[in-house]
Amino acid sequence: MTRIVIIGGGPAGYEAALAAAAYGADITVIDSDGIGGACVLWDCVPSKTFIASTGIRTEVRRAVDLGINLKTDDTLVTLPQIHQRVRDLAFAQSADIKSRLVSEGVKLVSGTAVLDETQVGVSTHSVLATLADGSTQRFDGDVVLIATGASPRILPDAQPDGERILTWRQLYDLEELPEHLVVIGSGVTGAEFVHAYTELGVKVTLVSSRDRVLPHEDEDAALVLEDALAERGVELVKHARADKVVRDGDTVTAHLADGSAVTGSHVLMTVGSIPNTANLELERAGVEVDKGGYIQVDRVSRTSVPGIYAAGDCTGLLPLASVAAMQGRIAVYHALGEGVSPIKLKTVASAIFTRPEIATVGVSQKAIDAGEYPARTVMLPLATNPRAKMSGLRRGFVKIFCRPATGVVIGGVAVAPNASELILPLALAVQNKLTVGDLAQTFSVYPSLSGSITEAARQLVRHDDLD
Ligand SMILES: Cc1cc2nc3c(=O)[nH]c(=O)nc-3n(C[C@H](O)[C@H](O)[C@H](O)COP(=O)(O)OP(=O)(O)OC[C@H]3O[C@@H](n4cnc5c(N)ncnc54)[C@H](O)[C@@H]3O)c2cc1C
Ligand SMILES: NC(=O)c1ccc[n+]([C@@H]2O[C@H](COP(=O)([O-])OP(=O)(O)OC[C@H]3O[C@@H](n4cnc5c(N)ncnc54)[C@H](O)[C@@H]3O)[C@@H](O)[C@H]2O)c1
Repeated sequence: MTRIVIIGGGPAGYEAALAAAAYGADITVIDSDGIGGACVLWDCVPSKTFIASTGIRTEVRRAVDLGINLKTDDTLVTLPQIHQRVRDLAFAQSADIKSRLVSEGVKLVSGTAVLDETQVGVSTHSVLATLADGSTQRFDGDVVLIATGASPRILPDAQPDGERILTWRQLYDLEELPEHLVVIGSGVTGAEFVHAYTELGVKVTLVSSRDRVLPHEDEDAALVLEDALAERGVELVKHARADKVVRDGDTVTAHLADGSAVTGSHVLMTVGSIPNTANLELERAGVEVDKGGYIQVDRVSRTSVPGIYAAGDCTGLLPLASVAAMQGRIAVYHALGEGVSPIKLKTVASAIFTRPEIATVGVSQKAIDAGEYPARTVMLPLATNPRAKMSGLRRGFVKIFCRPATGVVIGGVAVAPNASELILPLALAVQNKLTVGDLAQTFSVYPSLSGSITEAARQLVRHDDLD
């Protein structure tokens, strides 16, 4: 029976364990903070739960346009209740995963693990775990999977104090809403929290090191969000890098590289993450990392050491829960000698949970514009969609990208309140190499936002016929 030791119980680790359990492997998962990992306990699940509460206020704010007069100012935000719900849901999700693992026969160990390769080059690998009571326990495995995730990046001169200078993991301890929240970093994490706090009525200033919010995302989509945030009073400070963040009593000031400063009641640092790889004794075991500390893996999750695999955020491939889980499954299938397809990032769908949501799949507009992929493209604003009109939606669009000759769909973007759901038909098309003709001939419900996907596809088909 193959012995698999997994370090880290996030999506990469627990999905790998579940996949391996189906093959009857002997599996041990060692985790320091709780099954479900940072994904379930601190990052993805809590932030999306928090955003679900703020979304209620969004609906209240919009209700007046549809003839229902609810005053946003009258809505009482009970922050402790929202935070308790976030915590309860995260722990419940963690408990669900834990009981599923146990029922599948996976052994769970609560502790902090390091590689403990006593003899480099042999086929058995060793992992040493320090348990909560300080004792240590060694685990030998034919296969080791490192799935230790990542942690918020801390700037040396912006040390979080958990009260006024915060990482996103500390937000749920606040007892009152910030009066004026300054968010440093305009990536996905920053954008989602800027959205959430403005929806709760908080004044927000966003400090972006680039010329816009979401510098790595589809530009048209980012501009729609920027416009929506500006309408809600968000101040965007562009081309600004925070060098230092200083607290003075009840105020906090972010000092920017150009000498200017932004002061608020709280500062939220969303300046990226660093991989949890520094203390794993990787070098001693011969596992290669890049200069950012990310473990180097190939497309089937192998590291530089035979028998040692890595998956998820600690590899820096694409920091998404879905990708982490896929990398983890691929690692164990490969290790167990099963047929496995190498991971393909061109088919990954992801979403940004702002209002409107932004969802993407496949090849990006940027790559097409740069000439990396020949493609025909269409962008269809939702303004003409009947369902959008009925719901009072003013913003949003659907984009489809397809191969010029064959019409095979290679990517797409959806910007809509529920874009995270709307993207699935495009993800299905990209994954299964469907054509715009296939999409165009599919019945969509009338009236529906997904009708814009079939309509956009029809526009590309028409174009196809003219070629
Ligand atoms: C604010 C935020 C929101 C996000 N929202 C989304 C989203 O909506 N959708 C999405 O797809 N992705 C989202 N992500 C990304 C997603 O959370 C990560 O991609 C995912 O957590 C990666 O999973 P993982 O298994 O690699 O690591 P993690 O979830 O970080 O789990 C790793 C686990 O390993 C443990 N560990 C670390 N070192 C050791 C050690 N030495 N010994 C034992 N255990 C150890 C950690 O404590 C942790 O429990 C979000 C990220 C952030 C920051
Ligand atoms: N909904 C989701 O799926 C979701 C949500 C959050 C995060 N994530 C994942 O996590 C990844 C990381 O996202 P992120 O936003 O946490 O990190 P990021 O690294 O993508 O963005 C951080 C931003 O902060 C900026 N920055 C860095 N130092 C700065 C400084 N001193 N002053 C001002 N700005 C500074 C960077 O230029 C960058 O734009 C995403 O790419 C995504 O894969 C996913």
